[in-house]
This record gives sequence, C-alpha cells and structure tokens, in this order.
Amino acid sequence: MTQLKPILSHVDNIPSAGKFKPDKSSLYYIHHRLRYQTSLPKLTIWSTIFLSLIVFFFFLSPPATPAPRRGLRTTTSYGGSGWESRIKLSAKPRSGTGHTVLVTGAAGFIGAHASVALKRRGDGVVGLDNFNHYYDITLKKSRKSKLLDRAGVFVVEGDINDVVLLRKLFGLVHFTHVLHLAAQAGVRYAMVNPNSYIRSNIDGLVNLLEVVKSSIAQPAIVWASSSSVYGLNSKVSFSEKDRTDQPASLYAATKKAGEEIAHAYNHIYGLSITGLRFFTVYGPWGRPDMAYFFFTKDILNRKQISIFEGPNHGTIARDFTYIDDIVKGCLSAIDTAKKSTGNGGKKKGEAQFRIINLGNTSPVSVHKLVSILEKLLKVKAKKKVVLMPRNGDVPITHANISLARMELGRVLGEVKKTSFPRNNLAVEEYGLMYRV
Ligand SMILES: O=C(O)[C@H]1O[C@H](OP(=O)(O)OP(=O)(O)OC[C@H]2O[C@@H](n3ccc(=O)[nH]c3=O)[C@H](O)[C@@H]2O)[C@H](O)[C@@H](O)[C@H]1O
Repeated sequence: MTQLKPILSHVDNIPSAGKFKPDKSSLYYIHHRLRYQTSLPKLTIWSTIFLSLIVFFFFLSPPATPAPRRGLRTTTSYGGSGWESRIKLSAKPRSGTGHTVLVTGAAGFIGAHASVALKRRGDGVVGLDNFNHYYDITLKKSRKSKLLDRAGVFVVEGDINDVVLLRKLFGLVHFTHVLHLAAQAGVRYAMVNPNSYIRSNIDGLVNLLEVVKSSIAQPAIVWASSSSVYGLNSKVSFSEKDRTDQPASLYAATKKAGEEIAHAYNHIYGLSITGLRFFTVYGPWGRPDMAYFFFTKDILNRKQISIFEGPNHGTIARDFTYIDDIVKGCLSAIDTAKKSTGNGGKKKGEAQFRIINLGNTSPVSVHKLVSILEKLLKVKAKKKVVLMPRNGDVPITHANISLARMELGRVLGEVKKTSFPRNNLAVEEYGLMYRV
C-alpha cells in the first residue's frame, strides 16, 4: 500500500454545473479552489474542512431508516391527464442548442444534483425514479420536492424494468442523451438482498439499452459505473487500463458486467456510451447507508461504531469525492459525448465508447474520517476497531483521473454558469457549509 495523501482536492478542469457564487474568503471557496495539492502540512486543514462539510450534511439531511431486509418496494404511478404535457414541458430545453436528457435515478443522491444542474443551465430534463425503499423514502421525496420540483424537473415515478413505460417516454420525447444513474447501490447490502442488484444493475440496464437502441434517433448514454470494479487490485492509483476482473462484492460484479454489456450494445447497435467510475461520493442530500452519514449519527447517539482495518492493522482508505465534482463530470461527459450512429436497432457505423474514472485523487483513511468527526462534533466516538469483513469492502480506492482531464476537461468554460434561486434549500445548505 502506498503512502496516503489525505488532502482533499477536486477534479480539475471540469466545468461547473453552476450554482451560487461563493464568497472568496469562505472556506467553501477555498475548498473548491484546491487542486491536486499533496503537501503534508496542509493535511489537518483540508481534512477538517472535509469533515466539517460532512457534519453539516448530516445535520441537514432528513432522518434515515435502515435498509429493508428483503425485496424493495417501489412506487409506480404514471399516465393520466396532464402527465404527457408535463413531461414534454420538462423535456424542453431553454434554447435550440440545449440537450434533452432523460435522467434515471433522478430522486437519488447524484441523480437529483445532476438533474438540477442540467436544468439550471438550460437543458431539458425528464427524471425517472422508482422511489424504492432501500433507504428512507422521505429523503427521496424531499429531494424531489425541495430540489427537483423547484428547479422545474418533472420526475416520472416508474421503474427502468418497465419497458412499456420506457417506450412511452421515448415515444413522447426525442431524448438527445440518457444519464443513467438508477442502480442498486451499496457494497455490503448485496449480502442481504443479492437479487436487487441483478434486477436493477443488470436487468434494468439491459431493458434501458434495448429501448434506447430501438429508438429512431438513438440518444448518447452516460451512465454510472463504480470504483468498486477495481476490486482487489493492490496497485494504486487506479487507472482505467488496470485489470477489473477481481470484484470483491456482487455490487462490483454487476457494475463490471454493466460495462461489458454496454460494450456489446455499442458494438452491435452503434450506441454512444460513456461509463463513469464514481469514487465514494459525498455531499449534501447524501445516502444514509454511507459511512460518513451513519458514523455521525451513531457518534451523536453515543452508539459504538466499527472502524474497519486491514490485516496487520493495515489502513483502510477511500478516495472520497465531492458531489459537485461528480456533477461536473457527468455534465462534461454529456457535452463531450458523440452521437450514436445507429437508427431503429440498426448500426450505421462505429460509435464512441468510453470508461472514465471520476475521483478526488486523495484517499483519506477511515481513522482520519472518524477523528475529525469527533473533533467537529465535540463527542468522543465509541470506537471498535475490527478486521474488515469479507462482505464487499476493499482496502483502498484511489483514482487516476488523467483520462477525465483529457476527455472532459476541454469543455471548461463552455458550460453556462447559473445560480440557484435565493430561496432554494440548496443555497441555505451551502450557506451553512461555507460558514463552517
Ligand atoms: O466508490 C464506490 O464505488 C462505492 O462507494 C461507496 O462505497 P464505500 O466506499 O464502501 O463507502 P462507505 O460505505 O461510505 O464506506 C466508507 C469507508 O468506511 C469503511 N467502513 C464502513 C462501514 C463501517 O461500519 N466501518 C467502516 O470502517 C469502509 O470500509 C470504507 O472504507 C458507495 O456506498 C457504493 O455504493 C459505491 O458507489
């Protein structure tokens, strides 16, 4: 394992999706200005900033309930008067040059942020989400009402496995792009409910690709893969050229399978497909099943937390990546995606196929995460250090983002900057964040 560089920096040269303009003296601004710095004296400052943000995300997110043990209930309701016209309105870009994007998983953590960013800069956006009960549905409903509705993004309640619904949507709207973020997430939950991973990450992906490839003017696809595909690799940092045939979880295996399935559809049907490998994404409106979220909750409730450790007290670390950088990466991937070449299921020529890492490039150890949380919460955690269970976790993730810089960085400055309205909840959150 290499020496860790626990300094937070963010994906460089990727255009901002646009939001409020922070005060230049604020920590939030500084946080975003930091780029690829590796000097150790800055360790404490940046780690503190990172954890400060996390603490505020926790306080500002609705309460969570644990994931259910068995099949995931979903909500599906669509059709009826006005439904089609609301979809068409939401799909309409502000100008003739804007994209028309279907965002699957729009009520999810990344989906909500990406949908709002696309809409704010003038693209037409239709969201699709099944509002399943993997974690507290209140959080998903809140993202819808407080982020998506306010931004003017209409969210269709439905499942990517509902082919009739997908065909109906593609019949109503000519989508130029699909941002496919709907998935069963979480590496450890795969031991509890393995079939939910197959249903969402394999069946759902294939259903979507089947409908997309059959459409008359095929949209380009940008979709969420995962850093977990690097599995048990010990060489860091992770490059897209590295092997990805040793998954440590069923989640990782389904994401890797997704990459191969995507390749087959690209090859056979001429679909333009970009897979983005996200590295442990954190931020406001985040997922309650992620460690930064439930550690904070448990520390405050004086409950014991388990800190994973490798054999011989080996460090466990993650390349925690801030949501804004991921959103910028998604938007840049959409902007740089070439058109699909196929038409109505027939390939007309070679199409673009990309797989790109989107990570922070600076792993932070779980011990560090917890120690800074303790400091900010002013509560000593009841820690139990345990050997990392063999249920999906890997010792370290660390992104090499040379390809992202090359492929996505060149659109810098071309994306229009917009602001959230003053009364948007996101502004209040960011306001709090940058006063930390
Ligand atoms: O990049 C990804 O592809 C994945 O990122 C995220 O997975 P992870 O990186 O595992 O994040 P997360 O659970 O927050 O654990 C963080 C750290 O805490 C450690 N950890 C965790 C639990 C615990 O009880 N103790 C502990 O030490 C744990 O060992 C780890 O080192 C997404 O959830 C996943 O959906 C996928 O997108």
